[in-house]
Parts: sequence; C-alpha cells; structure tokens
Amino acid sequence: MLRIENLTLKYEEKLAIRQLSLSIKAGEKLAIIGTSGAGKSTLLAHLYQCLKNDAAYSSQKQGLVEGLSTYHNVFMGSLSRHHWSYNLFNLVSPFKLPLSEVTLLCQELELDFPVSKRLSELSGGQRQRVALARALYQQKDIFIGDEPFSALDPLMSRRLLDMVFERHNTVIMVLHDKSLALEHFDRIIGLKQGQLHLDARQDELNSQLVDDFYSDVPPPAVSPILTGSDV
Ligand SMILES: Nc1ncnc2c1ncn2[C@@H]1O[C@H](COP(=O)(O)OP(=O)(O)OP(=O)(O)O)[C@@H](O)[C@H]1O
Repeated sequence: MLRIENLTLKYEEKLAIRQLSLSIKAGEKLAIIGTSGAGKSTLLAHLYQCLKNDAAYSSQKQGLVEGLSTYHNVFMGSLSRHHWSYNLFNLVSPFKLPLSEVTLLCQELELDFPVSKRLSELSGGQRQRVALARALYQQKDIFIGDEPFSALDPLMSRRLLDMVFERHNTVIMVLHDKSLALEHFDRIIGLKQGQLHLDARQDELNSQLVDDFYSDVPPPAVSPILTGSDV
C-alpha cells in the first residue's frame, strides 16, 4: 500500500525524522510508539499526506470549530462526499438523514447530549470523541489516528478502538498505552529520535520487547528489532 525510503523530515534546522524506511501493507493494524518528541506525530502527518485520498485523520490538534455545534463538527467529516450546495443548506438547517446518522454515531461514542450542543461547552474527553466521530464519518478505508483516546478511560478506549477496527481496513495509530498496542495491533513500530528502533509483528510481539524498547536495552543479536539503517 505504501513504501517510504530514507525519509528525512525537518522543521527548519530541527531534524524530526532521520532516514526512515517503512512499508505498510493494506489491512495492517499498525501502532506507533515512542517517547515524547521521538517524531511520531511528524511521521503520522507525513503518512496522511501520502494516503489522504483514502484516509481519515484524527490528529492531536483535532481542528474542531468552537462556535459550531457537535452535529456540524461531525458532519464536516463528510464534506467531500457532497456537493457544496448540499453542504451549505445543511449547515443552515440540517437534513434528516445526516442528522440521524450523526446522532446515532454520537450515541455509539457515548456522547449522551443533544448534537446541537456547541463544541465550546464540551469537556476534553467529549471533544476527543467528537473529533473521532468526525473521522469515522469520513467513511474511509484507512484510519490514521494520533493518540485518539488519550483523554479517555481504558474501557472506553478499547470499545472505541473496536469501532475503528470494524469500520476501517487499515489502521495506523500513535499510542501511549502499551497494553492497547500489544493486545489489539498486529504490528508495532517504535521511534527514537526520529529513527526506527523497533518493528515487530504480532507473532514476535511481547511485553518485554516493548519494555526493552522504552528502557534502551540494546536488541539481541537475532531479533525482530531493526535499526533505521537495517531497513
Ligand atoms: N512545528 C514545529 N516546529 C519545530 N519543531 C517541531 C515542530 N513540531 C515538532 N517539532 C519537533 O520535532 C520533533 C518531533 O516532534 P513530534 O511532535 O513529531 O514528536 P512526537 O513523538 O509526536 O511527540 P509527542 O509524543 O510529545 O506528541 C520534536 O523534537 C519536536 O520538538
């Protein structure tokens, strides 16, 4: 589905990704881990740029509109599926079908208040679920998420991850929750200082491998761990 070779990304002089090579297959459930500043969001934004025709993106910044209702924020996920005039009329007075679709989706995400409620009145966890609802409402084949559950409790995170998996063929997600990554994803990659230091598939994955990655234990001689220069 996607192959990147020797990718280097910078912010002015600051190197964020260094000579990173990576292949992603259609259908993969790929978690990206790493400490703060390792380059996860930068890599994810790049992957989205490469795949954006087929991908929904839930970024850390969320990009929600404060002055609009929950309904309108979620509906924005579908703007590209409709003619501009449909979008305009729906903005002024919501049509029945999208209104019922968005209401149902919000209920599934446990947003148990009227969808007319303004974004500015919502909590952090509620906003995060509105951003997730907007990404789900894009109805794309690929889901790209940057810590989409960071403000949610573990039980809800698992339930919403199941929803994401049910509705997307390929999932690429930055996660801080180690057990969520280990239990649900079929591949985990780990970044350190912009380089790939871990790339392990489901049959190779275990908790120790992830702990070693975080605690700077050097990889054994024969292991699924690859350095940036190996791939
Ligand atoms: N807009 C920017 N301008 C300059 N440097 C940036 C910018 N955004 C990120 N960086 C730097 O690039 C590096 C990678 O940042 P990035 O946000 O990709 O890391 P991250 O692994 O996603 O971190 P976190 O887990 O804290 O979100 C960091 O050193 C960060 O300081």
